Amino acid sequence: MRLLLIDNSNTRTKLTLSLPGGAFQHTCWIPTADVSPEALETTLGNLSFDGAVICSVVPEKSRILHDFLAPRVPVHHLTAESPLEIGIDYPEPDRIGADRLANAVGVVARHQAPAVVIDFGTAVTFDVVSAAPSYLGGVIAPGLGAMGEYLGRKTALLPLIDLEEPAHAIGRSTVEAMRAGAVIGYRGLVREILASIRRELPGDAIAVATGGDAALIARGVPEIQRVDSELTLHGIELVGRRHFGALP
Ligand SMILES: Nc1ncnc2c1ncn2[C@@H]1O[C@H](COP(=O)(O)OP(=O)(O)O)[C@@H](O)[C@H]1O
Ligand SMILES: CC(C)(COP(=O)(O)O)[C@@H](O)C(=O)NCCC(=O)O
Ligand SMILES: [K+]
Repeated sequence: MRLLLIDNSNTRTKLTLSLPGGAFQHTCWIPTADVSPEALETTLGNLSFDGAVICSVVPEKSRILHDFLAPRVPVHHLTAESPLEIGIDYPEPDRIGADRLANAVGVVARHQAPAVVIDFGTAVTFDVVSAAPSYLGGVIAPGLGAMGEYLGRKTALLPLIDLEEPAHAIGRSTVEAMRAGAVIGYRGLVREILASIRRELPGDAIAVATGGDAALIARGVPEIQRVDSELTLHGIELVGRRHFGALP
């Protein structure tokens, strides 16, 4: 079965075609703000697939995706009721972002439990999976993009900058000082949150990073063991294959 997998998150909507053996083909993304029937026709018009899995944290765009796909193929929406095959030890499972559930499923299958997934997207989310394995909860903080954008928007003299590795901690220009604040500061945020989670979580949790800013931040944080850029899509794939009874 050829499955279309969609990670509809707040900045970028990632799409890929999962082939019967599990390989990904035509992996691409469109800005979430641009998701429309026309954009989907352009992106998906020439692809053939037998089913689709939508993992969305943007309800308005989820409806557009559903209305485009449902007349064509069976569609599964990833929710807490999906065949996650991990427990959910959390007061209101329906409130957990679908992308966070996908990350939890992905980390158990591709890495190990207990685990902490750190997803560096629009928000940075920490998702904690116990040894059981069960989804326990986590942390939500502003993403790195917000750190960069905020000062550019709220001050008269600071520019909007591209976030890159700062050459020095002691910035010798406005841009370098802002990069040091964002990138070095962000690594500090991640370390402190991770250490606090590890103190509360029994066992030796692996930390796996994913999301748009994962590589930039994780390379300065030795407490993160792995970067797995396509972790969310792999979690979506597993849930979709179980739902459609089409495990490779
Ligand atoms: N080509 C790109 N376009 C947009 N954001 C990018 C790109 N490359 C890296 N990024 C970074 O990735 C972040 C978005 O990550 P992503 O995981 O796509 O977010 P989300 O899952 O919330 O949509 C942005 O804040 C930005 O800093
Ligand atoms: C926390 C999020 C905004 C992260 O979204 P992202 O940065 O991946 O676009 C999203 O998972 C969400 O809207 N969650 C619902 C609330 C929750 O998970 O508790
Ligand atoms: K995401």
